[in-house]
Amino acid sequence: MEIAGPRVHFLSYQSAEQWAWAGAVTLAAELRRALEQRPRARLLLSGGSTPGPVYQALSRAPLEWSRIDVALVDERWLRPDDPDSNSHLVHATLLQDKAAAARFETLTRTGRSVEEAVAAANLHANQVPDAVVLGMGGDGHTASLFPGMIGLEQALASPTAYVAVDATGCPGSGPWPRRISLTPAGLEPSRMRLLLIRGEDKRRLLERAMDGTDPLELPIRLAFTTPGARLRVHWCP
Ligand SMILES: O=C(O)[C@H](O)[C@@H](O)[C@H](O)[C@H](O)COP(=O)(O)O
Repeated sequence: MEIAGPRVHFLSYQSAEQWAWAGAVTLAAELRRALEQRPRARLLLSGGSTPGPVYQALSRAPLEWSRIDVALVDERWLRPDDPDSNSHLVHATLLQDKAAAARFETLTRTGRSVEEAVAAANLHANQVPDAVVLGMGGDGHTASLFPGMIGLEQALASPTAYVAVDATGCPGSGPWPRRISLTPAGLEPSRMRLLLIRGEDKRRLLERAMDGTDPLELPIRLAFTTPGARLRVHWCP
């Protein structure tokens, strides 16, 4: 099924295998296009439990990975090798096989303060992303922008690409309330946006989100209300 709207292109896949393959093919095509036009390509990735199979499939794509910079949409304030960090997920799934040659930027580094980490992320963000992969939590969060979070309004309005957030009190942040997150300002310039979701609940939640526009209520809305590329959604049961 395909639901096309001016801001969202929703593509539904029958199986998890097709969904993972389609996500990888879409990202590989975008990266290949970027490498044809520029010396380096840039890919921003989300964490969570959903995107791993897409990253695994993408790791086998025959691309000139040594010219690709891989960085994160958001990170939990953990050591980069912590098994619960998004950095760990990207290492374990994408940075294998052919993609092991990519250059990876962690958001956190041992001995670095949050302020230093955010400043470094904002410096790297001067390089425009070719593709941003987003996820959506069951509470409607995306990146590390959680509904009801203190400072959400400021994060949504931030002129910088990355901010530090404290989502204490937001159940969706799990045991990791302190995080660094991409902002709408960081998403806006990306040449492509891909939202990877699975399951009926998330499909219904996205439909509800698409009925409104206020990202303070459902931050996922920033994925299609922020000016720039149209949001492409890949869904499977
Ligand atoms: O660090 C994180 O928590 C993620 O980057 C986050 O934004 C993720 O994309 C959603 O929480 C969806 O996560 P699930 O795929 O686990 O539902």
